[in-house]
Amino acid sequence: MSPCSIQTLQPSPQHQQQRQYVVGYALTSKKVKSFLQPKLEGLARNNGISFVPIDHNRPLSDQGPFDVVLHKMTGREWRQILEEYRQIHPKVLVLDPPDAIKRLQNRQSMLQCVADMNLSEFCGKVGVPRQLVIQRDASSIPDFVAKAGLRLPLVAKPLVNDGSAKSHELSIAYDRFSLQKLEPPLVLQEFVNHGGVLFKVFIVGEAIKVVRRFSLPNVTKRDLLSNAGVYRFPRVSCAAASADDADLDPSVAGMMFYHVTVFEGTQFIESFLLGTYSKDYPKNFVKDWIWENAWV
Ligand SMILES: Nc1ncnc2c1ncn2[C@@H]1O[C@H](COP(=O)(O)OP(=O)(O)OP(=O)(O)O)[C@@H](O)[C@H]1O
Ligand SMILES: O=P(O)(O)O[C@H]1[C@H](O)[C@@H](O)[C@H](OP(=O)(O)O)[C@@H](OP(=O)(O)O)[C@H]1O
Repeated sequence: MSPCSIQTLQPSPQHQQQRQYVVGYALTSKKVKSFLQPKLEGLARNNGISFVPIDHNRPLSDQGPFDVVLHKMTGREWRQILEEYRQIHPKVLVLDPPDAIKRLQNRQSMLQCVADMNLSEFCGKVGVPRQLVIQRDASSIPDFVAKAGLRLPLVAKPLVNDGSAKSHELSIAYDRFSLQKLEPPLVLQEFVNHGGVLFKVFIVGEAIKVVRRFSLPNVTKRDLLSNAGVYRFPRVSCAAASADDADLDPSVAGMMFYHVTVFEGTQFIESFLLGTYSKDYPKNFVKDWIWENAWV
């Protein structure tokens, strides 16, 4: 070993004092691949945070000690293990405790809080698409849809949102007959034209990041006349569909400003101005646009 490398092994005084945190994680292999990337682990290590896999073959309380438990698992048995663990270890921060995220694992209940906010008066721009839950029996879907008066085309999403690849799949049914080809349990929503772009908002504590993604394009009257059947989309608006650098129609690029200001206030705007804003707009214009249009 060279003197140089010996030197680098000496922890700095600052390093010696750094509090160490252990994060026990229970993640699917899909999530480990996408989330626990070497860059994140390196960054965490430099900040005194280490990630340790939870062994499902051993009692959770025998493992650790953990400062944080990070999980993205579902199922009754796992829920029970976690709840018991929380009772015995109240000081351990369990991220996403099962009871708290229950409503997000069902696409019907997840939107209920938006509906409850009753924001339809905000120029009618904040709302939930008209939707219907189908629990079983695909052959009855056309009748249910007719009774509910839902307008085609319809977007079909799996009712359960458990983080599996399957739960992110989405279908569009253009005609009444093809509705029978869908697989319940699912949520059927009226298609809402939104300019083919989606804004994803990531919030961790004080940190906010907004990204733009290409989404499903608007459905025109012509599409309705010429399209039939069910179209399946495994992953709409995934990271590969980034529209951050795209020159978007200003009316679409500006849409976000209204929504974010209604919900999050100035902090959000600042983040938006610093981060993802339309290249077509000078910053001051964007700021003025927000002040003039958002709090009317
Ligand atoms: N009713 C709808 N009308 C038109 N487009 C829709 C509708 N619902 C969803 N989309 C589009 O489909 C995509 C995925 O919708 P989904 O409801 O699965 O979102 P999500 O669960 O928040 O996505 P993610 O799986 O990335 O977390 C988005 O791009 C969205 O714009
Ligand atoms: O690629 P972005 O835009 O970040 O979309 C994410 C979704 O918003 C998350 O819901 C996915 O996580 P889950 O599959 O655990 O729900 C997440 O799944 P992943 O962590 O397996 O990639 C992503 O698909």
